[in-house]
Amino acid sequence: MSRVGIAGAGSIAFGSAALLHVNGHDPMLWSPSGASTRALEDAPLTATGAIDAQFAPRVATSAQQLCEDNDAILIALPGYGHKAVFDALAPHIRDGQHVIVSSHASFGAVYLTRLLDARGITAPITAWGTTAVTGRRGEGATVTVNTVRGKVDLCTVPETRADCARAVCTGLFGDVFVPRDGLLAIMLSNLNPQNHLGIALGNITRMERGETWSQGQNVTPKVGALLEALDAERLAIADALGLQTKTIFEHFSASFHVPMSSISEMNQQMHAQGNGGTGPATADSRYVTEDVPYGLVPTAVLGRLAGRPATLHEAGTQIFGAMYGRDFTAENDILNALDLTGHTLDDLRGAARTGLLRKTPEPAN
Ligand SMILES: NC(=O)C1=CN([C@@H]2O[C@H](COP(=O)(O)OP(=O)(O)OC[C@H]3O[C@@H](n4cnc5c(N)ncnc54)[C@H](OP(=O)(O)O)[C@@H]3O)[C@@H](O)[C@H]2O)C=CC1
Ligand SMILES: CC(C)(CO)C(=O)C(=O)O
Repeated sequence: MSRVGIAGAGSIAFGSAALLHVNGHDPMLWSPSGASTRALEDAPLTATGAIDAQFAPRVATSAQQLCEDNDAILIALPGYGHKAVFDALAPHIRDGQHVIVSSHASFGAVYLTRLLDARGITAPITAWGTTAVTGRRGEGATVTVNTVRGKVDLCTVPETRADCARAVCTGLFGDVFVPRDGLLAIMLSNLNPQNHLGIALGNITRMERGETWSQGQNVTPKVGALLEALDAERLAIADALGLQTKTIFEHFSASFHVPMSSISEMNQQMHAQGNGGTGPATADSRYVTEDVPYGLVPTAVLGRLAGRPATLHEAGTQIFGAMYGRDFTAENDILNALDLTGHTLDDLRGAARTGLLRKTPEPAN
């Protein structure tokens, strides 16, 4: 049995805690504000859906306790909270302690490596392209788990620790992990930003009016066609960088257990079998506030560096910027802290393997 400290106490944190529990491990949850674990004072965590479980997870009152009382740490909260949580955890992470980011956003693992390096320690940081489960927290201490994914892409920095980190992830979460070639491949294997761009754009009035709506059913043929076109941009960038990643068809098939077809048809099938999920009931949704700055913007950065500008991704960023009256290109606090100005694609390729962002020496003449 391993002790796993989970940073976050929302849908994925609760769902991941349930998966760890049924796999025989001992999760501990940490809510950065304390608000999201309050319900656990009165009731056990109850998971229903793809996982049925009721148990009382341990609860941490600080980042320090989360690191000290656990063997491994899982980061399970939206990308806009990653920097603050890395800042809080970094002083307490032990040399060699495994940190898993579910799901990895932007250049988060590079930022955390920098913090640990400044302390003179190395900890394997494993970035997942997505989450092990999907779901939604409900009333009180409940969570509905919509699916336990059949495949999750991962990589580890430094890459010398990749085999060991994959064994740790498999022991905790199951034999679902597909190793990918460094952090750039993982960034390009998170399909939420492109998918949520199409889904949110096609359903923004439903979100704004606070409606309850089926996400799968509303991936209509035209929304599905947009998702497929966005996917083609992402794959073109991966191809130009010489990286392997899954297609959107493989993603929906492995995550939601539906046969491959058009993206609209696959989503209709998910809706019919009950795991198509519900779309956001507010415009203030991470589908936009996380996925645009922490997903579309870094993909656009990679697209430009790779000579394959992601024009639909960039258009989506601008359209949402106009709708929300925000400059989403300026909101990514990880990109802002790392400051990629003056860095080359080779610098990023190096960071994608070591975690350390350094200037690549010019070749001698
Ligand atoms: N839910 C799903 O099915 C899926 C989710 N994902 C991804 O998984 C990640 C987690 O998603 P999910 O669990 O649904 O999200 P939630 O919104 O449910 O996460 C809530 C948690 O995030 C914490 N949090 C929010 N903002 C901040 C912040 N600024 N600083 C620190 N902590 C913060 C909250 O803190 P507090 O406890 O203090 O309130 C809370 O613990 C996201 O990146 C999401 O895109 C990916 C695929 C599917
Ligand atoms: C609903 C789902 C699984 C697909 O869009 C998702 O990715 C999310 O909630 O972030």
